[in-house]
Amino acid sequence: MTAVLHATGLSVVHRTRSGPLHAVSEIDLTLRERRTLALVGESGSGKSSIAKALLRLPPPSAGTVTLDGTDLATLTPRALRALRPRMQMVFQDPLSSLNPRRRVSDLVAEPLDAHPDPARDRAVVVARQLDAVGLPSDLFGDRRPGQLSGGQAQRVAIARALTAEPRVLIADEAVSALDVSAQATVLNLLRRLTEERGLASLFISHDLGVVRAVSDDVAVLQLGRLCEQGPTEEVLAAPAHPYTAALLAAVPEPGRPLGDTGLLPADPPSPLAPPSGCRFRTRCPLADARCSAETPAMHEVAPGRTAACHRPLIP
Ligand SMILES: Nc1ncnc2c1ncn2[C@@H]1O[C@H](COP(=O)(O)OP(=O)(O)OP(=O)(O)O)[C@@H](O)[C@H]1O
Repeated sequence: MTAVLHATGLSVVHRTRSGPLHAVSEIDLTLRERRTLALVGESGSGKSSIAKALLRLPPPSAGTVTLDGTDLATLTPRALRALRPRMQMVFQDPLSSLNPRRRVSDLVAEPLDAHPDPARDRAVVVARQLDAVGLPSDLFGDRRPGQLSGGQAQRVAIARALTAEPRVLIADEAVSALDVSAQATVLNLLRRLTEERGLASLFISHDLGVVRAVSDDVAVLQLGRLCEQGPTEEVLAAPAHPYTAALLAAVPEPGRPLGDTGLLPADPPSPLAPPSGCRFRTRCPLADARCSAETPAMHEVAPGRTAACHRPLIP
């Protein structure tokens, strides 16, 4: 599987009135062709900060990001602008990113209008992308965003991203605002397009249910640090990190009151003053003295699986 986007040592520090806020610390990630990596974590764990840093919007505070082997930090502003269409992002609220006055066909053509290519016929390109997301252009091309459901609007945003012929697709909470049936449609679509168009996809979510449905691999983020990575099915079947286990236990089940798991009892600590050692230790039922003294490093806990924990649940 070809590595398309590779991030090493990625860190993001936000300047705040209360001092530097370490939103993301020393993250390593690889996105591969035809694969979806899910990035999962609670609100405030740094998921969106990572997505923006990968796109250099703004650049990370430290670390390297390469796209097809090119270090993005070495590019001139012009070369970076030319490469940007290769990395597309789809957001939670499609209506906020679609101009309400434009027709669907014009919205989908936007990347081509920005970077005209005489070899690509506008109408053909638009029809192809709209077909790919299940919104035939003869039925939907003349509509405005206000005449679409939330799921249809998100599919238009995806069609527009496809027009740019991306290598990388980043979906940031892209189904969180949709109802369950629209969620299923968009998740199936993202899976299929990742395969058919050879995309390297990053799917950002706080919801392990949708992560299970869409991703091949999962990276679990806790207070700005990765704590576990591996194939989604294996990680969700038998998590190695107590934080992943707590997240899984917090997934609502029929008959169990929301939040009544007892496993994530407190809010996460402030990223302005993270705990010493393991950042999960103040909420971890297994924490011992070593967890406050030493920051656990990512290490292999099973073939193809890594975790940053002194007391992993996998022996
Ligand atoms: N521009 C900014 N300036 C200051 N702090 C920021 C900024 N953007 C994010 N943060 C802080 O960085 C941390 C990580 O935020 P981020 O939005 O990346 O997390 P997230 O996991 O995407 O959360 P959510 O799911 O709520 O969007 C949070 O503590 C947040 O308050």
